[in-house]
Amino acid sequence: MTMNIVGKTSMHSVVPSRSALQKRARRWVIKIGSSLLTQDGQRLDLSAMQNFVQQILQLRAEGIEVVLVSSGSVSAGKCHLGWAQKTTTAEERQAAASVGQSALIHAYENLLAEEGTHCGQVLLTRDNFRDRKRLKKTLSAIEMLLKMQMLPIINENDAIADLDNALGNNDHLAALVSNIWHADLMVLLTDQSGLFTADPRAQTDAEMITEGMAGDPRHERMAGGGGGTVGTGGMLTKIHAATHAARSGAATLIADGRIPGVLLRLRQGELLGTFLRSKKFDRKLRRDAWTGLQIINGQQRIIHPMLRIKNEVVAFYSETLPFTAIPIFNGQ
Ligand SMILES: Nc1ncnc2c1ncn2[C@@H]1O[C@H](COP(=O)(O)OP(=O)(O)O)[C@@H](O)[C@H]1O
Ligand SMILES: N[C@@H](CCC(=O)OP(=O)(O)O)C(=O)O
Repeated sequence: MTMNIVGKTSMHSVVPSRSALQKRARRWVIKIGSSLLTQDGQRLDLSAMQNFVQQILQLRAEGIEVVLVSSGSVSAGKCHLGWAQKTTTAEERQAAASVGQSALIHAYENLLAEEGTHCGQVLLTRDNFRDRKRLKKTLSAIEMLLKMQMLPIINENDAIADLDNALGNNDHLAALVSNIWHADLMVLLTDQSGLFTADPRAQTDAEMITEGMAGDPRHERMAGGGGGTVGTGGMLTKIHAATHAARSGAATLIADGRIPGVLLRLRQGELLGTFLRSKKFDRKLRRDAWTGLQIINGQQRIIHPMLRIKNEVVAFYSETLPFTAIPIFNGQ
């Protein structure tokens, strides 16, 4: 059974249907979770990867710009090192990420080369989003790859990430990329059909939410924090990521990556998974929106978007609702 808890504004006739929004989206950030890229955490699932690659190339042929955020380095590295069942230390995880990232990108590159194209690997940490200069450099790397018709494949640089610069999960990373690149749609492919009223692993009668507003606090209460056997953040990080992505106008779709042709079906407007709308975004503000980190009252806060209003930079900060708007500095 499915549930629709979209707010009452979307019932209004002028609000475009989710199907129309899916068809209209031109900039997609697609994030693929570890569980979809490895066979039960044992080895890279090359046939699943080939399937994703072919769908992405088809989207590109239809004029959609795609940035891929791919998890899987730790999981793939653990397989390579014979550590599939092992609980790793932080240092071992770094090594697994390093070994696994090579294998992961090698697999993507081989699959893309078979189709006559290539990928460009971009490994990021929180540092890349800390200030405007580094943020612009991150964006220009992505944009140049797209201009050259290469597929940007992004992952967190887990091999060197530490407490100060780690993002911790790729749902969050996909949202930050959606913010800086101004994506229309962030697709989070995972091993469940979408967001359920409770973790369906624990509660078999949980119902799937088909549509809602990003930032709706009810979603947070439904979502569990723990990942599956190989995943990291569970559903909670996806819900938080949807809230972040919405701040720059991106809608989020959480869907089952194992559904045959899932990306192409979403592109055709099919109602698969959970669609989380972003509020109508003021395009004038969107131009100046960026994401960053600032020290506020001695505490590091994630800030996005940051908006320049009448020459003053104003930031919306807070991990949770309600967002607080504060002036940060005189923006020159
Ligand atoms: N309310 C919920 N609806 C759907 N899945 C949930 C929910 N709460 C927790 N989960 C769990 O989140 C898992 C997906 O997160 P995760 O394992 O981190 O995936 P991924 O590797 O794709 O990021 C699901 O397998 C599911 O058990
Ligand atoms: N950056 C890590 C993945 C972190 C993560 O968010 O994993 P997942 O929950 O499977 O998307 C890796 O490549 O293993």
